[in-house]
Amino acid sequence: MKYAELKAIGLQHGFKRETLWQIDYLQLQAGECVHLRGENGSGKTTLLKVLAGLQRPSAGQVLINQQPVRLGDGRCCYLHQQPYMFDKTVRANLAQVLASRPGAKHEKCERVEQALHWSGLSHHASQAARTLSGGERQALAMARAWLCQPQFWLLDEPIASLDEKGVERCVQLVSQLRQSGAAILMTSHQQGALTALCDSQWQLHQGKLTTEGG
Ligand SMILES: Nc1ncnc2c1ncn2[C@@H]1O[C@H](COP(=O)(O)OP(=O)(O)OP(=O)(O)O)[C@@H](O)[C@H]1O
Repeated sequence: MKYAELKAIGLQHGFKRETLWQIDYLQLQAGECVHLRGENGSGKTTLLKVLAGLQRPSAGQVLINQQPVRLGDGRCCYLHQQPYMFDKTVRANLAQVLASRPGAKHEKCERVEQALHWSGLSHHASQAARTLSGGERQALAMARAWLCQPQFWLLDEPIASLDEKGVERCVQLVSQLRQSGAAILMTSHQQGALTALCDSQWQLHQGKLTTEGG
């Protein structure tokens, strides 16, 4: 993956005139894997959504490769803890991602099969997505994002409700992303195999972000 950089400058956000956090500067680069920590309500989810362009900050800006992040920005994906599934098969959930994109039908079908393989979901391809286990749903959400080839992956509590097998699957997928050179920023209240993949830690505390490692 080629060099990519996400930067936030003078970022501030809050609700009802109260400041949730104020971050003078942050930077996430291709190949980095960062664990964002902070107590409940410290503003981690809000920060990930702002970085992904899903929420506008009260002040400041987020830039990806020097260009402002936009709503629906394909360069950066935000993955929710409980991903939404379309009421279709796993394969159709993947195909939906590519439906409105340019490209020949056979190429799109091939990409979908690659995404099934990448995520380890090939043998669930014809299963209704809403019947998947929590870990399999998380894998499907990652496979859908993978089809868009984002450079930045913002994972919000990806293993919060997963059992051991689900955690293992998630660790494997995040390792694959790391190897591909993607940048990953994840929140997790659990320390373990997933957070061990991270090379630095950021902490949100009382409205300020501190960084260490890397
Ligand atoms: N749309 C909103 N309107 C008002 N307050 C909000 C809104 N979204 C979030 N908040 C508040 O902002 C604070 C930070 O929420 P956020 O979900 O970002 O925290 P978090 O660090 O991710 O928490 P957790 O670890 O519990 O998931 C919380 O007090 C929350 O109630």
